[in-house]
Amino acid sequence: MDVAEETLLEQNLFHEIIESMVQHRPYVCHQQGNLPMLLALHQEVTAQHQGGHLRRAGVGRADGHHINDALRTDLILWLDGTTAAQLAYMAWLERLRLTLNAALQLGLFYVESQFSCYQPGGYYRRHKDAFVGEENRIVTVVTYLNPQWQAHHGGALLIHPSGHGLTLTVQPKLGTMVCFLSEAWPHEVSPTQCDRYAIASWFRRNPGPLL
Ligand SMILES: O=C(O)CCC(=O)C(=O)O
Ligand SMILES: [Fe+2]
Repeated sequence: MDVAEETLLEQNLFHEIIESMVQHRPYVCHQQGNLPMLLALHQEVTAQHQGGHLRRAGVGRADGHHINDALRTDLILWLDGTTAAQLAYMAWLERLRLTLNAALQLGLFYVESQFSCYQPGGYYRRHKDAFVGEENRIVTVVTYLNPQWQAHHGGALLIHPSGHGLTLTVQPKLGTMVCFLSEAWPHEVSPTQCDRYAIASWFRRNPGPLL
């Protein structure tokens, strides 16, 4: 695929994401384009996991931050942009951020990303990534990094409707990504039977006045 074709595919993807947001739907894509980048990210997170560099994820921020087994049991590692694959992924997120801002005036200011690993038995119970009125996480993007995933491994992402409607089930296969408004969609990771890897990212707004 040449650069022009790649750019066109990316523009189509971003357009579909924007369409979903306008129609108040979570967006699910099964063919996130750049396979070599995703495979490199998969290798990176599995190596970091084997090296013992992932840490239990907490809930809450700053002083309120604590481990909560009843809510989530995943391990995480924040992306720091120190590998070529991370830089490529962060550049993609940055293009998405600028496109969302231009199309929807969301005022997205910042993106934070973490690798996650749910080990066998791992889960994340129903939650929202942001609460209405709190100017924090506005858009959630999750990209899955599991080349051999099968439905019987469990570990599906379930996105629940806030009101009426059907629950959306997403298998965490490599190449699948989801994107949704953080405060609009309660979701959960159902218990997994195999190591389950992903990158979760959140676009944020400026947390407060700079002065
Ligand atoms: O990995 C997933 O499918 C979603 C993870 C999630 O909900 C979160 O980290 O807030
Ligand atoms: Fe979440």
